[in-house]
Amino acid sequence: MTATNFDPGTYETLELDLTDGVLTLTVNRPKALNALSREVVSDLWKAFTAIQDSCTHDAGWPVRGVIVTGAGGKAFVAGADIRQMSSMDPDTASEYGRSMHGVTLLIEKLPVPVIAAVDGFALGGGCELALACDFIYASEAARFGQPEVNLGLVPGFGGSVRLPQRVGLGPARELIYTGRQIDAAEALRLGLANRVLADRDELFAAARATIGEIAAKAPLAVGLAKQSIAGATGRSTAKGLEIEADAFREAFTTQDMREGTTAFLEKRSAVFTGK
Ligand SMILES: CCCCCCCCCCCCC/C=C/C(=O)SCCNC(=O)CCNC(=O)[C@H](O)C(C)(C)COP(=O)(O)OP(=O)(O)OC[C@H]1O[C@@H](n2cnc3c(N)ncnc32)[C@H](O)[C@@H]1OP(=O)(O)O
Repeated sequence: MTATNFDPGTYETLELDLTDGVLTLTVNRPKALNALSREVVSDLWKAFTAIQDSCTHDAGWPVRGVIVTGAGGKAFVAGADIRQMSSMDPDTASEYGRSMHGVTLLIEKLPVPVIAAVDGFALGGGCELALACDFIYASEAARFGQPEVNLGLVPGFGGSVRLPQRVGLGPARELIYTGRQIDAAEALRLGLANRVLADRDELFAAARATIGEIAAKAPLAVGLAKQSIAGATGRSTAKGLEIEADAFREAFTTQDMREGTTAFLEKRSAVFTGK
């Protein structure tokens, strides 16, 4: 794993900043309100693959959490790229949809927390990108929606699955059928947003603080817990318990589990190494 994977210049459409274990990934197309062009989707795949590859003991776990956000101060991401979609045939659109499905599944597989810091519009594919993240933190200026029906489209980056999981079938149906936008307060009420902060500075401070809090825990355990929840979501209780049992067993194979339990009994703080 080399640092060049996170060098800002590596990605045409993204800005990356790795500071104190927090990787801030900014979709950088402010003139198009950070719309998810095919180039952005390809860069997101490359960036999240690099993050995935860095999450090992040998690589030193340089990334302990990711903040996803948008540039320009007006939008998180205003959706898939309407200009590009307007000329797509169904097969190209399908490939576009599937490529973004891959990005969202990769985000859910990452063994570190990914926080969507939403300041401004998170619409359509932008809301779906946020839904693939572990937590959605919103500024008071945030607005969410799945307005695809206004374009003769449907959610295509995972919203049909993840929005009902996050807010429930009733509110998800209403948002998708009406295409309406909701503000940060409503998003919090529905459980779409985990937290609402006054402005962009407080939004990022809260996201960094949460990542810092989680970074003090055993990294493999956090990753196993994330994997367990993702695997069990939407499955039967029996299947979910099987997935949890496998993760629980795997935790017992880690040095961090020995360290964590021993440190408790010796009444000292644990020193986790991610092994
Ligand atoms: C097994 C899988 C198979 C899948 C098979 C299915 C195929 C699926 C493929 C596709 C899946 C896609 C899934 C997601 C779909 C979507 O996201 S659809 C788009 C949803 N988003 C929207 O509808 C929002 C569109 N934007 C707006 O409504 C407004 O821009 C705004 C956010 C309300 C802001 O308005 P305003 O302040 O007036 O600014 P504007 O002038 O409108 O915008 C400024 C410039 O930004 C450009 N822009 C905005 N949004 C987009 C966008 N989504 N795409 C491209 N460009 C966008 C806008 O055009 C302006 O540009 P200029 O005119 O050049 O200045």
